[in-house]
Amino acid sequence: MAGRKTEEEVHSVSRSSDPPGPGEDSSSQSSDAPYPQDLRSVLVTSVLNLEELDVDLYRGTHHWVPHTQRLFGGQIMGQALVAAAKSVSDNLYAHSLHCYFVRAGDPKVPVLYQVDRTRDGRSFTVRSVKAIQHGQPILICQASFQVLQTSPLQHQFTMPVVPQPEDLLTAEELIQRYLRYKPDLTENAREGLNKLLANEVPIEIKPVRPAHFHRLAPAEPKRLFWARARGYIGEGTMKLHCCVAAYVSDFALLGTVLLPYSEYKAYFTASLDHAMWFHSTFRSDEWMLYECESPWAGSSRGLAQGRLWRRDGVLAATCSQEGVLRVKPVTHTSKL
Ligand SMILES: CCCCCC/C=C\CCCCCCCC(=O)SCCNC(=O)CCNC(=O)[C@H](O)C(C)(C)COP(=O)(O)OP(=O)(O)OC[C@H]1O[C@@H](n2cnc3c(N)ncnc32)[C@H](O)[C@@H]1OP(=O)(O)O
Repeated sequence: MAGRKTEEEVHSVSRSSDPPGPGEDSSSQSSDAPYPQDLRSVLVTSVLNLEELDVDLYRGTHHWVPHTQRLFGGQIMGQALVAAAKSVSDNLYAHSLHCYFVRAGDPKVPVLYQVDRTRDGRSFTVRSVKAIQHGQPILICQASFQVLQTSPLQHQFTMPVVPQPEDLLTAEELIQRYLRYKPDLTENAREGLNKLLANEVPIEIKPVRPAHFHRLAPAEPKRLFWARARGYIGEGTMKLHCCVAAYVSDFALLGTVLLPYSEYKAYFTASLDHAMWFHSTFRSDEWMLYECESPWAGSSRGLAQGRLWRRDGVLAATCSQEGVLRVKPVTHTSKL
């Protein structure tokens, strides 16, 4: 444990690209943002832009759906946090959420989000959100918000030293290379990878160690990615960046469990629950290092934990997720 930070460093870093605080004007803070403002992320224009149907009742639609044809857990969590955040005042910051994915989400219909105002306190405010499809919950989520408070108790781990994102290839580039240099891939595998490339995943990923990305050999269940939203998020408050981070955090976490088992392939994986704690301000459209590790697997389940680091070494968020993973041995089919 190391890296003592001042309260000021952890909560309000004075870079011009920082998201504005609640109620602040955001129009002047994007001069050195990585994306021009007119390239707004689909996460802001569509996915996290919920339609208000009634008091504390919202409707969310889908953008990217994984090959499993069940709704992406990160999307449901991000939308649930948007719904919760709409019912709390501007001076409150999201500090944690706890979710259970109780049913598979159906990509053919929208999702309704029903917010229960569980408690409003002096420091902390709690909301419960139910995501509903076909009259039944698919996700139950508790989100907690806090007013900004200072404390002499402050510490964080130290961010791992890794190559910078500018020196690494994107997941798409790695997949393209893999397709080029692996002519013996089965048609099925080739088709699956091409589908992944064709889908417009609204986040960008740069694996720090590409060998881990491809799972070619057994490895320790630890991996690192640079990740950010694709497109400009800048406008809006810190709450919006937390919703985007919730979306991003579900993308690559559970796969970490599979790293020691390259001789098995998963035929069913799904996140069962996901918890997240937000520690400091950050911009979800700037590169953040996602440090993922899995301390345990057993009983067809695996536990994965993640830390999202701001590029300047500030710990932005911590996640924990358990998922169900059903696997079968990889069969090497000869093309002869
Ligand atoms: C270009 C960039 C590329 C980058 C590279 C990355 C690549 C891809 C990234 C994709 C990442 C996306 C994935 C991220 C994770 C997710 O989003 S997962 C989605 C969110 N989570 C969920 O949807 C889970 C929702 N919850 C559930 O579905 C249920 O709670 C549950 C299925 C987990 C509960 O299971 P259970 O109680 O067993 O329910 P049942 O309805 O009874 O059974 C469901 C099916 O499982 C089969 N089954 C049950 N038990 C067993 C068993 N012991 N063995 C084998 N099979 C079992 C059961 O038969 C059902 O099967 P069918 O549906 O009938 O086929």
